[in-house]
Amino acid sequence: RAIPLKYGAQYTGKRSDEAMNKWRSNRFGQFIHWGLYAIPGGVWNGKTYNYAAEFLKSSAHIPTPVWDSLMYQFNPVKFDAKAWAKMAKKMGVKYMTITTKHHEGFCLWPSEYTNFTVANSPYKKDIIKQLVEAYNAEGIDVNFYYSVLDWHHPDWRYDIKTPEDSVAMSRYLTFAYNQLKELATNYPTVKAFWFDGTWDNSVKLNGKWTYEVEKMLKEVRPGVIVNSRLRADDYGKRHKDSNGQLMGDYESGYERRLPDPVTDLAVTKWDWEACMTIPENQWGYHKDWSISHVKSPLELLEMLVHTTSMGGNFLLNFGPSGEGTFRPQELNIANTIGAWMSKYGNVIWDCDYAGMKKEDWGYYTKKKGSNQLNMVVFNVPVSGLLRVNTPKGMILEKAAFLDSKGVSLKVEEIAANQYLIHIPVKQYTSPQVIQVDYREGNAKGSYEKAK
Ligand SMILES: C[C@@H]1N[C@@H](c2cn(-c3ccccc3)nn2)[C@H](O)[C@@H]1O
Repeated sequence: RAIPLKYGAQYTGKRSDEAMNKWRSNRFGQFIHWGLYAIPGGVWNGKTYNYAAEFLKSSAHIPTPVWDSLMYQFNPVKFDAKAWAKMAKKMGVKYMTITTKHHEGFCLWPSEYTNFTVANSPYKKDIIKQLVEAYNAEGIDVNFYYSVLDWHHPDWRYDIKTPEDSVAMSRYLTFAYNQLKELATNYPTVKAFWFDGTWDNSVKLNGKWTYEVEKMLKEVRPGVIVNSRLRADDYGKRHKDSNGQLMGDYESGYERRLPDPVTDLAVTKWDWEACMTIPENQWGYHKDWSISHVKSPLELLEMLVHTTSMGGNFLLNFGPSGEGTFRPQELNIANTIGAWMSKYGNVIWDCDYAGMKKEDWGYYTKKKGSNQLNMVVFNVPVSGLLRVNTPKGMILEKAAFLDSKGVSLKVEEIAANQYLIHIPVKQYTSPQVIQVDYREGNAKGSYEKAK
């Protein structure tokens, strides 16, 4: 029996309206974390702090007034929104999510509700406006990240322990509501809101406010998409309500990790997105990337394919410096993934979970509404034989490398719904894409007849 809820999930199942279909078909996005934290870049008073650079204020125990004075140093003289958008276009992303305000509370747009914004920095100009225009001009959708947690605002509370806490926090939530309405109103092409910083008790106790924010955003900007991180229900349950129903329009719990392709197949039933850092754990710019593993282009490309194969979106993070530049590793990743996407992007964009059993050689993706099955091969077996187990009634007809001018590969049916695809055993330096044509139907495969 369902628990009656006022602030639980507002609908069940995947949205199928045009805005959500576009969000889903985008598949690959660029996350950008930019703020005052990019200026110190994880280093304070000559000491390097290894934790996430956007957390330096807490890692180095910096008093709020000291941190906030970084605003007077914010002047990214090398910032070029058009250049960023061109790099993103070449990388093959179809959307970009920008931190309008991270936990530090500094706003990249000239909000009328606070002075802690770019307008009062030496840079002065509206960064959000420039990014929205430049990325939209490249045909890339723009989404807004917004942190409810706010280290700057005097009324923010982590918990509600006294009546004073309650009064202050409701003042803060009114401020945040107004900022969100301002963003949704003043940047009309925004497609989605990415909420973060909503895990504290002070927010969990305000499920009604989270419901009202979602409602307001969808009234101001019909079709806009809201992630599951915003919502808390009547009992403070987050992401999924007290009846286990997903709140918001897609699940956004995968941060620096991906669902397992065998044990976490449930995610294929709803929309979801994973966000990923290039270093182990740096969202904002850190001066020293030698302190952790830095993921290679091919590592990240595999994560993109893995995500698409399970019906999710992959949001890859970039952390520009205080001057507004990306580092060589970030540029290399954009170019390398972009080169692959220019040849094979059609096995990512507008593709989804194929409903096939995960195999060792790599991942399947399937173009929405087609009989075209894509195999993206990362692990070539020494046998050169790629095992394919098909659902009942799916009969493979043809297989060919996508870039080989249609040279067919041998498809061997070895048992009912079991095939081997033969590929040359040689050194491959990037994932190989095989396109498989199949037919549905009750027609028995040749093996079945022989029995
Ligand atoms: C999307 C990412 N979410 C922010 C974050 C992560 N965390 C966090 C804090 C403690 C444990 C695990 C995660 N707190 N804030 C990161 O700063 C980045 O914005």
